[in-house]
Amino acid sequence: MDRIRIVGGNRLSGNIPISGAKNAALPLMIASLLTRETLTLENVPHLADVEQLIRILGNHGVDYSVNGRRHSQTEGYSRTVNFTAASIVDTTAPYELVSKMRASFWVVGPLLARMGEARVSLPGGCAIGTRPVDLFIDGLQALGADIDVESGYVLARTAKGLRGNRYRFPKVSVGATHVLMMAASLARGETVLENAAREPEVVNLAECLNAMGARISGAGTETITIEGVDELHGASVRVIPDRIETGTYAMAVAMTGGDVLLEGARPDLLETALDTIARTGAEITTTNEGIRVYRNGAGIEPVDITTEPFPGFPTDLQAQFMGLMTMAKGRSHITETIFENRFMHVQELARLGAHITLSGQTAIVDGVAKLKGAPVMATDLRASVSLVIAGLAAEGETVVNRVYHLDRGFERLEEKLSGCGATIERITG
Ligand SMILES: CC(=O)N[C@H]1[C@@H](OP(=O)(O)OP(=O)(O)OC[C@H]2O[C@@H](n3ccc(=O)[nH]c3=O)[C@H](O)[C@@H]2O)O[C@H](CO)[C@@H](O)[C@@H]1O
Ligand SMILES: C=C(OP(=O)(O)O)C(=O)O
Repeated sequence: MDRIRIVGGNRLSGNIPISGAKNAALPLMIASLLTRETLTLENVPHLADVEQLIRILGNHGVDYSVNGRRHSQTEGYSRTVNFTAASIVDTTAPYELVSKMRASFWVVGPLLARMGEARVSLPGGCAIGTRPVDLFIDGLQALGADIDVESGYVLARTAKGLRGNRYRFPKVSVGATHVLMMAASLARGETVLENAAREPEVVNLAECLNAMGARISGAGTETITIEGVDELHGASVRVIPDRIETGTYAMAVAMTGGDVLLEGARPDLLETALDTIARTGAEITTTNEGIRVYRNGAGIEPVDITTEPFPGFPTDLQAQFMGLMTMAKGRSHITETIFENRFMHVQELARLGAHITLSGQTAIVDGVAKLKGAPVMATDLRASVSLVIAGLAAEGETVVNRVYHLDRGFERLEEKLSGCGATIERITG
């Protein structure tokens, strides 16, 4: 199993190209199930989750081809990929494929809307909480689907097609918003989704669906209106830059000190996080090329955060921010409100010498003057990268085990960081 070895202590300086967003690419790829024509997606990151979803879509009959890459970048960076679901050959998404990744469950929406049936295994994904699917079930039932859960599978059927309806999410859910938007695009009549997720990935999916002929308005606000259409067609759409990758590298620079341009990053996608990083003492400026993060040798100020749905501080940056706070000049409080079990990084950060205590949903972090490298391991994607960030600032050698988590969501992590002066390498085998 691959590991990442880091020798900490170097400041970061240079350019880091920001990849297409994993969490936008995945629902856009799934949208290809809604039409028999080709959906072309630009800026698709080269990640394990993308490859896994390609396998899942392939099982339903989706063909794909890769026809380009961003110029001036080496092979393997974000690509343009064509997806064609000329015919759906199988409406079952089996446990073996879906259990590896939460987002694969989302095929339930387009399969049901296009084929009138879907049989999808209950999902897996990062081990950060119980992650139920009740909102998907309620929402699809509101559109007229019959749903049973049997032997670990959700069976969704609609004899006469989906019907538009008004549905209020009892809780904000990114995935359920994606699925209902996709399903309602092919429903009869108008659907109004209230208390919808406002995340940029929802906006990117709405743009994609509209380019395919859907009639969606209000994405990015809490009320989304979808006028159903009979058919969707092919389109070409660009995946937005990854705001979580952007925030992660910004926090790395805030921690090690240095001066890095995050190329292609869009500040409007993560204003709360950038403001928070600025409050820790880093300078953040927007340039034509992206976002520049600069920090001199001055200490890191402690800042309290609470995770919230967009536009609040994202849960997917909570672990990385905790990494940064481990070396702040004082105490900070980090409160996680989205997932009930997203503190798996706490005990691993402690191996590097961090002082963190947990009190319910809040972590109390007492900053230390220095961290010392150690072998560590994490159980989810963002927790793993928080250990990388801390390792970059720690004295001596840190080895991060279970790198497959990182490979799910960070394109060429070690190459991007070593290009800015970090001592970081992958040890294979
Ligand atoms: C692939 C992808 O895009 N994953 C992101 C997506 O996950 P995902 O879409 O799974 O997250 P949700 O927004 O659905 O989850 C928010 C909360 O709602 C709960 N919930 C969700 C659905 C449901 O049927 N019932 C229910 O109770 C969840 O357990 C969680 O407590 O949004 C999360 C919140 O920004 C991010 O951390 C994930 O990185
Ligand atoms: C939690 C994440 O992914 P998933 O929803 O696929 O588990 C993530 O991207 O941080």
